[in-house]
Amino acid sequence: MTKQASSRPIVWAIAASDSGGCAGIQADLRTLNDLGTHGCSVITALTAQNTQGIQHIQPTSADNLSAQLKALSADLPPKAIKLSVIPNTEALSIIKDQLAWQNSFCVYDPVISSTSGNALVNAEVIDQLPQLYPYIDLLTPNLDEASRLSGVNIKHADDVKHAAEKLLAQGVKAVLIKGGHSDDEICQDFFSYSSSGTDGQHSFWLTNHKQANPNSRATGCTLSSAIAAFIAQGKPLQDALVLANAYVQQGLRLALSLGDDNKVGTLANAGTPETFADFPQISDTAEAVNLPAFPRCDSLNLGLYPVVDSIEWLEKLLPLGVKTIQLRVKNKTDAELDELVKRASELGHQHNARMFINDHWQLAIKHKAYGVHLGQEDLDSADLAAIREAGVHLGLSTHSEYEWARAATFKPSYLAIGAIFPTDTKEVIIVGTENLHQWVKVLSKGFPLTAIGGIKSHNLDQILSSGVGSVAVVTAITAAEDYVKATEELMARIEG
Ligand SMILES: Cc1ncc(COP(=O)(O)OP(=O)(O)O)c(N)n1
Ligand SMILES: Cc1ncsc1CCOP(=O)(O)O
Ligand SMILES: [Mg+2]
Repeated sequence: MTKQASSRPIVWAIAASDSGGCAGIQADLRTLNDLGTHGCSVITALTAQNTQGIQHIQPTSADNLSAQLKALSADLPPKAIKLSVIPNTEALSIIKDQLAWQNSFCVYDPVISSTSGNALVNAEVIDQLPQLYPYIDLLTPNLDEASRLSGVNIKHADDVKHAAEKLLAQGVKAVLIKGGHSDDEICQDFFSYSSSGTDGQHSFWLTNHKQANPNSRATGCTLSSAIAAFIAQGKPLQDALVLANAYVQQGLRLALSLGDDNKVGTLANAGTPETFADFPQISDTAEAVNLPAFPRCDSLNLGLYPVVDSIEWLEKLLPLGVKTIQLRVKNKTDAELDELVKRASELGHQHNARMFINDHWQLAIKHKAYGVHLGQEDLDSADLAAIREAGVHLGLSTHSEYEWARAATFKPSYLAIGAIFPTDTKEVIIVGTENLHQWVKVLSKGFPLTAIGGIKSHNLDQILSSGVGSVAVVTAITAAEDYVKATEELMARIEG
């Protein structure tokens, strides 16, 4: 193994060769390499094809298929597997045995026929596919495949959900139905997973603006390979789905035709996505997209952002010139909270500061606070439309690609990213500086961003070098020996 290969997580693509170099194993290996993994290939069939269609298919012999899998098992074990064309029942049986033994994450793109309409899999295989499902972590059918495999005639969003339920009931752990519900403007994928019967199923829609680019060969291969690559890099499934979706959108946006005579081309492989417009909207229902925006903050750079738990702290910090601040109080009675939020809102207006209230959005509306700050779990319970209609600004906490894509769908006034570092202030998920730097690249043109969690004077430069326009702190100020000095120093460095 080369030095370069050993530093990259290994992903196997078990798929058919496309001699035209557009889709199949060729697209898989391009994607896996582009996303920093080492792609191994297990070729299930050789196709002779070009941009017009498939002229010949030769399934790999059972001996050779087994030998490829054996060779890789011996010294190139995978972190994840991408599976697609299974040409016959012999191949199905060999692959099933391998997956049962392998126990690596497996995404299966159940390709039945090529984009040009040629059958790649025989009918017997399709009937026997459910045998494979217990070993499949994610199934990624398009609409036709989902209909065929679930038996549901898909016409509406509800049919898509029904088809997903049927496929989950057959044993796959999760399903992503592509193009699940679409009109002229948008296209939507539907994701659903079964969490072993403990808390039922969880699902969401991923929505993108429809792109007219005809050079769209290999979208399915690229998506499933990209999901496998992000999983192999250690991303949780929901984040891998969001990143892979954006990777495909980016590839489609940048896709060129093949040569001068405008033959239909294949997606571009353009690296980890960094353009916000390529990312999907994430919503619980197919309809909850393209929402109106929350009020915009007057600047993309919200500066030093102290998060404090008393009126006394607000009164100490606002006169120092702090322009963004949060009242975060827990465990108070309703009467106490009402009084605290009222006073905080007044202080915010007096000092012309952006005064955010944590959690208590009803009181923030009642007392006309500048804004509210909510966590991810609040997105399920708070009346966001009421907050927006009251003209109250909204900040949302995020810890992952899935969370910020979901939060961004509500078009909030700012996004908070954290915890960047470990902190004693609360139990947190650690995001780290690498993610912060990457996410700021994607999000900073569209939203004011603030970084939070364990940020102190000594590690501030690691935060500021990301380009984030605001830093939120608790103990860097409240536990400082001299809070005035600490606040002034932080303000100067963040806003200077
Ligand atoms: C600026 C900022 N970012 C994140 C948080 C955390 O908010 P939340 O997720 O609602 O958790 P609690 O603060 O309620 O524990 C925040 N408060 N401020
Ligand atoms: C409220 C909150 N949310 C994420 S981290 C955090 C606490 C930040 O406190 P500190 O600045 O003391 O680490
Ligand atoms: Mg909260």
